[in-house]
Amino acid sequence: MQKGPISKYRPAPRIDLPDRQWPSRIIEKAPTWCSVDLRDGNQALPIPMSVQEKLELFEILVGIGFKEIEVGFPSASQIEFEFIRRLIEEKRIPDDVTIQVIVQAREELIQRTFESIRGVKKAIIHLYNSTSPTQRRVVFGLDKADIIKIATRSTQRIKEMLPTLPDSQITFQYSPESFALTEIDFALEICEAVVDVWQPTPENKMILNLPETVQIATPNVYADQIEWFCRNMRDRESAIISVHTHNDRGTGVASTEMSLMAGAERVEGTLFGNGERTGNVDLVTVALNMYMEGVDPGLDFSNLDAVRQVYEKCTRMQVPIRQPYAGELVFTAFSGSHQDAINKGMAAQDTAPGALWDIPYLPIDPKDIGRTYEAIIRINSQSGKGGVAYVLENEYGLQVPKAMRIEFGKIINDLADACGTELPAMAIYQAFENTYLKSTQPLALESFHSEGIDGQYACIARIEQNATRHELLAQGSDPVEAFVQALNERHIANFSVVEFSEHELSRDAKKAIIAYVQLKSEAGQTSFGAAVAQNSIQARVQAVISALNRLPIHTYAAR
Ligand SMILES: CC(=O)SCCNC(=O)CCNC(=O)[C@H](O)C(C)(C)COP(=O)(O)OP(=O)(O)OC[C@H]1O[C@@H](n2cnc3c(N)ncnc32)[C@H](O)[C@@H]1OP(=O)(O)O
Ligand SMILES: CC(C)C(=O)C(=O)O
Repeated sequence: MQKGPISKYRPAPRIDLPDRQWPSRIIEKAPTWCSVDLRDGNQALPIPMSVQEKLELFEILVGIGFKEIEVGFPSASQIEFEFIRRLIEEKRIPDDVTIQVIVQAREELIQRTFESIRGVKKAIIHLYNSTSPTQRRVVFGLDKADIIKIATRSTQRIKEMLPTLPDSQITFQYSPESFALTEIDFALEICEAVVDVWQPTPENKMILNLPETVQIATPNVYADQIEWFCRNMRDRESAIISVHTHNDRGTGVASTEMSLMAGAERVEGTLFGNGERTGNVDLVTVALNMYMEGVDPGLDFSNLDAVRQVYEKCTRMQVPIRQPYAGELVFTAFSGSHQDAINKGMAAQDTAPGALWDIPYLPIDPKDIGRTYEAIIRINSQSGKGGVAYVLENEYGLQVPKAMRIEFGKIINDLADACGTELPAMAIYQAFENTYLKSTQPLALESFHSEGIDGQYACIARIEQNATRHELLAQGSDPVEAFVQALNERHIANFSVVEFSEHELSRDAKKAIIAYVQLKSEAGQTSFGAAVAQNSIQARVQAVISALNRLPIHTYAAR
């Protein structure tokens, strides 16, 4: 790279628009969407799609709700041509969907394009030629007037050929390719020249598609270009202003959104941003960004994973794991403070119909796009107690008490550090089981019985301590209290109960109780235990044993 001063590059020219309006506008309604997956997306693939793959992706696009779909470049290859013929001949195009076909401003290609759409009900014929100074000089070697002639001559030719499609409703679209790199007054001049030939009306509009073919400036510059164009164009009411952005600077979505604020009415792009180089604009992101702000995008992504699967299969591309909305990790938190906030947010979320979604770190409800909650919180060494508690509750139904989460969170943190990897939910549950539920050393409960008369309970318990058996008898105002009393009276352990809690667990259609206990030893140490049993008394008694086993051995001594 050059070191400053940089002489190899320069800033893109700005538009003189001091009274620009777009920065204070908001997007209040969805544009007309046009998917160019089957054309711009396809032309950028190392292995372009087969007819079968294009058919499959077309079905998905229709299912999402696209009403305009650019289906290909029919004069480019036999596959493209055949695919379009199959769509038409096999009547696969729903009545409310218009297909679009693209063509260069060349006579023989226009002929072939017309052949490809014979018999179609509705189609958009999309003519383009490049207009930027560099392309005029390098590719065409022509001056402005001749570049205008390329566009107007082909527009005229298409107009003349319309009667060869008597039963088809044809809309005409013109793109000054590389619009964003073209002098704005020349872009307007060429578009108006095309409009003059086509002669659209407010009732029978044509589409002017103003592409950001390659990004060379911040997205506000493109928005200025679109606003300037809309404000200065003759017969504005006779044209639909369409945008088509790429992503060279990573701002395809921003360019599209700002251009909508600047007056664009139609958006071309692809699913997940497939397309030339860094891709076209990702329509999933633009649409769901609108949804997040309360605007119905008119596209249905309620099963985004299914869309992604078909897309990946047909294009052989992969959706990156951080891709907005669709990426595997975009609704996942590993870090402790995020997990804690999500966990609390979930608990506080108002679930009444129509309630506003308001959860930290989750800008939309993953369920709206078919994502499940299970994967939201995943555990590694960056995670905290809140996340561990969330996994135990969501995956295994355990409502670990707040005080106990600190201890168990630390156990999991040490385990994750030692493993150096992510811990699956199963590993977290196993650690919980081994730490609390399966604890039988040094104390193990062999049996426990209790009987009550007039609010007083007597209990008989048999416990084993380091191969020595004890039979304990005691009384109390409830069976568990009697058991605690017995352990203290025999000095098997000297402790008091700080807190019990319990809840039901349903596993394999069987009901059980899990009890959690916090104890305090005579020496002042705190310990937690948990146990699962058929009833509350058994679960609590067993939980006491589990907690005692977590106290260092010297804090109690049997007599
Ligand atoms: C920004 C975009 O995405 S635009 C869409 C681009 N998509 C594609 O190119 C995919 C499909 N393309 C193809 O299959 C082929 O390029 C075809 C069939 C269109 C044309 O094939 P060929 O004529 O064999 O080759 P090629 O594309 O190299 O032709 C370049 C010629 O077309 C001219 N040309 C390029 N674009 C246009 C245009 N929009 N209008 C008129 N002429 C054009 C060039 O000036 C060049 O002319 P020259 O031969 O006099 O130098
Ligand atoms: C033909 C045009 C619309 C295009 O694909 C582009 O500019 O990227």
